[in-house]
Amino acid sequence: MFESPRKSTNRHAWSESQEELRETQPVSPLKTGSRGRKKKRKQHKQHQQHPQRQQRSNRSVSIPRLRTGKPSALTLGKGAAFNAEDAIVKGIFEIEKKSCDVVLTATRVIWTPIEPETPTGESGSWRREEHVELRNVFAVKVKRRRSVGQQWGGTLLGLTLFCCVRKGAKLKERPMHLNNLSADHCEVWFRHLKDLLSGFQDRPKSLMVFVNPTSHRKEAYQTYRDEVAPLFKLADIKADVTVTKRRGHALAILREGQLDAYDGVVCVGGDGSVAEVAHALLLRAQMDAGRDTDSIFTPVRAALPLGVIPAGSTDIVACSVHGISHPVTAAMHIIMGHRQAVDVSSFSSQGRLIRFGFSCMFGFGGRTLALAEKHRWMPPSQRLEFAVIRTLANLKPEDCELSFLSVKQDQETTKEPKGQKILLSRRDSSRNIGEQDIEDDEPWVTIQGLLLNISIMAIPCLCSMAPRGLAPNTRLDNGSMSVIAVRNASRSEFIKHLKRYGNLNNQFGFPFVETHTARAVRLRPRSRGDWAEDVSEKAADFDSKNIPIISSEVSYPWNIDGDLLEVPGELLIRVHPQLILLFGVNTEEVDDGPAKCGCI
Ligand SMILES: Nc1ncnc2c1ncn2[C@@H]1O[C@H](COP(=O)(O)OP(=O)(O)OP(=O)(O)O)[C@@H](O)[C@H]1O
Repeated sequence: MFESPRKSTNRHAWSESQEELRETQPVSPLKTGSRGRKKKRKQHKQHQQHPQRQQRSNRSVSIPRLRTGKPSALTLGKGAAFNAEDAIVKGIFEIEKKSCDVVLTATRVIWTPIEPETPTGESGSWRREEHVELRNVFAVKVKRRRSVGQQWGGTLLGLTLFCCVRKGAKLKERPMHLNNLSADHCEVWFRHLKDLLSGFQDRPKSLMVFVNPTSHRKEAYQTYRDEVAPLFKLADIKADVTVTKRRGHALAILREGQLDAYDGVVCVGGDGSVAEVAHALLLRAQMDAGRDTDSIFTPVRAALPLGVIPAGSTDIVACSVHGISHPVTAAMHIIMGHRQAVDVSSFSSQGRLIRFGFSCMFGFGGRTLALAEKHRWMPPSQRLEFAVIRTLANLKPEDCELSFLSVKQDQETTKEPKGQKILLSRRDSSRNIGEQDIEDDEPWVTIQGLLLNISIMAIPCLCSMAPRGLAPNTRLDNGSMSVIAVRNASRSEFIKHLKRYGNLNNQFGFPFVETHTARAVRLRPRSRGDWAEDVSEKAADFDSKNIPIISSEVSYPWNIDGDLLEVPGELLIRVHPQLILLFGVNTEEVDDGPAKCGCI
């Protein structure tokens, strides 16, 4: 474990941060033309010596008229009329090589370039006002010029604000320099800015970070160190980092550890790591709330929000809450404190909770993962491809019974395809589905027969292979799961269906594919469970990942959030609306059109 520097008080922050941001290239402060230089220098000096006088006189200055024009590179907003009474502090800074009148209000930094007087004496009547919203600013630092190798001191150049800007689906950090050579002036501004920024209560100050060094290309630690840690440090976020040593390491820490000191947990890795951390957070919440997980219980929400820094191969959860697999975007969502409530499923077998998660697959999806896991020695991209091809070559339907509680029963249409029985059945009271919100007399829809694949997903599951999502019919927080059942079909028809995930055609537009919206699902395999013979040349080759979670003579491979779990008999899957908060947004509400995954 290592720690980033502790968050300092504003007084300390002033002196400490002077050391943090430095510029080794000489920058000429407050450049002026030869004529106006003396006058401006005098004004500047007066301002440094009598800031109050300057403020008083500024109070009577009328708000400059707005002028439209091309915004400068730094402009995050323009035309921000403000009430002079709102000004917390006023001053002069050089911004983008122009001397500007700058005003700080409770919500904005507003600046107006100081224009030279015209021969007719009209000055500034058309000056363009620009602003940055403080809700888009995540850090303020003191800027100094230091020579190469100089560790301390240096010439004060001014302040730098770090803004979060959006470019398409990506969030990025952009610095905005406010140059002024006066230490007193900068300190006053620095303190006010710090105070205002510390008022954003949703922004985390302290995070517990788990990095899975084995994820995908084994680049998770490097991604965290190079792309994320510098941003957390800039935002004064204290990060306790654990590089996981084995599967279940994060779970053990989250189950036992002290969480009170943290504002969130961050996972750097692929979907398997995210699922482990999400499960651990939820399990911990149930333990703290005294829930009996060996029963069908109503779960409580996770105490801490979860941030996901994508470093896996598919990054379904990251893509679903950020619209893109991009570590810096993920870090910016965490820093800015964007939170999105997300539905979670619980997976129970024989009345006991196996785990919490976001999605699962049975049949083709489970068998493919089992085969891929067996060939972990292969490079990740080849491994998945190999497993898909081999499983397709050996395509087998599962004989099973799928039952679900529909969300909108009156609107649900159930087709009765050839060779399959679709029943509307009353709940069997012998089954232990005892959560309060599953009413006794609700009809479960039951599908019996041969199914090639069943996907049950609580979130849309965006990824590079399915830019619209593996389950585009569900939402992050709508309290339902998408059930996609693919009945027995020829290999070529099934391949056509799979290919459509990657293009704009409707992947569900086949007579052998049906989709439902459910809040509880039961799946009971009825075949012999001979999958292990299919995927292994030698059963002894299986690594520890394939040790059954619940030992049983006949168990079946489930792909739960990209993790292979072997489950004996029936699995009960229930959705729990908005059970966890993830750092991110509802990508459907982001106005740049449908979310796209950057890894495509
Ligand atoms: N040090 C470690 N050694 C081995 N396994 C680990 C370690 N740390 C975590 N794990 C486990 O590795 C599993 C896979 O992790 P993860 O999903 O991040 O990688 P991945 O499978 O390569 O990515 P993706 O799922 O996107 O393909 C997780 O279930 C996690 O519990």
